[in-house]
Amino acid sequence: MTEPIVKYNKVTKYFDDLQVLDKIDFEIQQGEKVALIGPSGSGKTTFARLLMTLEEITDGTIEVEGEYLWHEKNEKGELSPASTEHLRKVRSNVGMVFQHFHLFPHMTVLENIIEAPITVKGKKKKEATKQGKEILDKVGLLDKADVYPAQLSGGQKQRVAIARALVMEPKVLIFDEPTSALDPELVGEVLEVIKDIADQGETSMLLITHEMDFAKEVADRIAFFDDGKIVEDGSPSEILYNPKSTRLKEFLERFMNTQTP
Ligand SMILES: Nc1ncnc2c1ncn2[C@@H]1O[C@H](COP(=O)(O)OP(=O)(O)OP(=O)(O)O)[C@@H](O)[C@H]1O
Repeated sequence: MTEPIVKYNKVTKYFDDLQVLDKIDFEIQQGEKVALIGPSGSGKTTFARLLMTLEEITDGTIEVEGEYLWHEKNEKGELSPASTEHLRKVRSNVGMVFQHFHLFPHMTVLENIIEAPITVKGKKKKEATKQGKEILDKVGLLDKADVYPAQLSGGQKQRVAIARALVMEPKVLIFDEPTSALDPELVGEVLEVIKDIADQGETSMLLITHEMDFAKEVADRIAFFDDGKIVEDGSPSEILYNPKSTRLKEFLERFMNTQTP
C-alpha cells in the first residue's frame, strides 16, 4: 500500500488554556477527497490551518508524503521542532482556498496567480504567465486575466483563488468553506470548478463544508468533527444516512432543520 499523503498522529492544539484539538489521528490517502463536517467552533478550521502551517501545533505530529511537517528527525531518530526552511519545504505540498478569497487587491488576476510560482518556486515570468493563463482557462476566467479583484463577482474571485492554489501544483488542497461567503446564485459555479478538480483525480482534497449534497457528490470519505475530536469517519452514505453516534445524528437533524430550501 502506498504511503498516505497526509498523516496526523495524536495532534493536539491549544489556544492558551483552550483545547481545540484533542489527540487526533487522521489520514488522507493519495488522491483521496475527504470532507470535514461538524458544528461551528468544533475545530475544523484549526485542524486544516495546522496543515497549512498557519497555526502552530501544540503536540503530536503531522506528516506530508512521509515527511514530518512540524518536526525534523536527527540521526538518532529523535524529533525536534522544524527549521523555517524545512517547514516551508514540506508545506509547499499543501495549498489552501479560504472562505474570503484572500486575493491581493492591488494586483491583477494574472499577477495574483503568478506571484507565488515566481517568488516561491523561482519560475521565470514567461513560464509562470503561460502556466497561469492555462489554469485561468481551466477555471473559465482567461478573459479576466488583466482585471483587478474588485471588478469580479464573489464567485469569480473564488475561482481565481482556486487557480492561484492550483498553479502551485499542491499534493493536497484544502478548501475551507469555499462557498459560505458567496451569494447563493454564485455557489454553483465554484462548486463546479471544485468538482472538476476532484474528477481529475490526482490532487488529494480536504474540504470543510456545510454543503452536504456537495460533500456526498465529491468526497470519498466524510469525517464528522465535534468538540476537538473526529467522532465518526466513513463513506458519505454511512455518515449521512447511517450515523452511529448520537452527536452525529443530532448534528444532521439540526443541520437539516436549519437549511434554507
Ligand atoms: N487564533 C485563535 N485564538 C484563540 N482561539 C481560537 C483561535 N482560532 C480559533 N479559536 C477557537 O478555537 C475553537 C475552534 O475554532 P475553529 O475555527 O477551528 O472551528 P470550526 O469548526 O472551523 O468553526 P466554523 O465552522 O464556525 O468555522 C473556537 O472555540 C474558536 O473560538
